Amino acid sequence: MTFQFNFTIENHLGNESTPLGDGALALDSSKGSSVSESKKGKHRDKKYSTEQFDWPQDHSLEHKPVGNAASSQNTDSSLSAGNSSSNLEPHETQPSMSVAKEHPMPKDLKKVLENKVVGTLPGPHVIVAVVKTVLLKENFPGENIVSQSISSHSDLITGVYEGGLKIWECTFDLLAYFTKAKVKFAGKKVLDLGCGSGLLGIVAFKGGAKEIHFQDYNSMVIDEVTLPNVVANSMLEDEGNDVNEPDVKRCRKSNVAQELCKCRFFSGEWSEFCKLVLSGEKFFGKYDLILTSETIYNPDYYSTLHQTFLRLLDKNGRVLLASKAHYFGVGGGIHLFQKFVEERNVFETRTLEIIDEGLKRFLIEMTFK
Ligand SMILES: C[S@@+](CC[C@H](N)C(=O)[O-])C[C@H]1O[C@@H](n2cnc3c(N)ncnc32)[C@H](O)[C@@H]1O
Repeated sequence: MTFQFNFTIENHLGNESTPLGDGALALDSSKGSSVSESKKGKHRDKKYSTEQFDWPQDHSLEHKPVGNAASSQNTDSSLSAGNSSSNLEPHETQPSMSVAKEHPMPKDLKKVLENKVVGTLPGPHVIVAVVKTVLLKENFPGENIVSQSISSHSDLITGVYEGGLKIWECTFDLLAYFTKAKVKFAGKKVLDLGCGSGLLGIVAFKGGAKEIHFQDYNSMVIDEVTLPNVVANSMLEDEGNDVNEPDVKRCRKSNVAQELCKCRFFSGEWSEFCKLVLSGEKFFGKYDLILTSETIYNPDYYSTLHQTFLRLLDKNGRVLLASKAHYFGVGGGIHLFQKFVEERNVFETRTLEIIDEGLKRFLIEMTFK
C-alpha cells in the first residue's frame, strides 16, 4: 500500500529547540513535498515569501477510510457533530451532519498568510500560488484532524476528515482540462465543491468569474488551506504592477479587497451547506458552474451529493467532475456514480476525457436533462 500526505507533522520540534516550540505541526499543502526544518524556522516570523515548489508526480495515491481511527478526542464543533460514531466504517456510515457555516474573509489579509510560505504551482495551467503552512497545535485546541489522519495512516476519516488538506491528483486533470478546452469563467457564478486547496475555484477567480464559492467539509481546511491560497493568489495577481507610491499602494490594497469580495467560504457537510446557502437572507442564487474533484469516493455520500447538484445548479449550468475510476477500500468510483446518476434520471452525463496513466481517471460533465 502506498500512503502519501502533502503535509508533515513535526511533533518533535520542541525537543530540537526550534523556534516553533512544542507540538508544532507543519502542514505542507503542496503535493508530496515537505517544508524543511530550517525553512520552517526561517519563515516562521515572515509574513510570506515566494518560492518555486518541488512537485513530484505520484500517481499512486490510495484512499483508506478508517474505522475506529476517528477518536472522540475531536472537539471542534463542526467536526465533532460529524463524529457520532466511534467505529466508522466506509459502508456503514452515513454522511455525518457537520454543521455548515460561512467563514468571513479576515480583514487583515497579511495575517492570513502569517506562518505561510507561498510558492507557485508548476505546470501548463495559469500560474497558481499554493501555501505551505506551519500550524501550532496550541492555536487549534481540539482540532486534531491532521494528527488523527497521520496516526490512522489514512487520507480520509469518514465523517471526521474528508481529505481536504492535500491536493488530489484529479485536481490537476481538471486544471489541465480548463486550459485545453478553454473553459470560460468570465461572468459566471462558480462553486468549488469539496474544494480542499481550492485550486479549481482559484483558476475560476483568475478567469474572471463573477462570484466564487468554496466549500469544504472541514473548517480547518478552509481557514488554513483554502483561504490562504485564495489570498496568496489575489496578491500574486497584484504583484504584477510594481509601484511603490503610497496612494497607488492604498488603491491596490482596496482592489485586492474588492476582488476578494467575489469569494466566499463555507465549511460543513453538503446537505447542511445546501440549507445554509438556500435559506432566507443567505440565498445566493444558483451556480452556473460546479467544479468538483475526487468527491465521489464514498457511495454513502452519493445521494447527498446528487441532491446538492440538483438543488444548487442553475438549470442551464453544468458540473465538471473529476474522479478516479475506482477508489479502493472505499468502494466508490466513476462507473458506480454514473449509474447512480442515470437511475435518478435528472442529469445527463458526458465523458469529457479519460486519463489512462497511473490510476485511470475520468472527467465528466453533468447537465440537467
Ligand atoms: C478527497 S478530497 C478532494 C479535495 C480536492 N477537491 C482535491 O481534489 O484536492 C474530498 C473533498 O470533498 C469534501 N467532502 C467529501 N465528502 C463530503 C461531505 N459528505 N460533505 C461535505 N464535503 C465533503 C471534503 O471536504 C474534501 O475536501
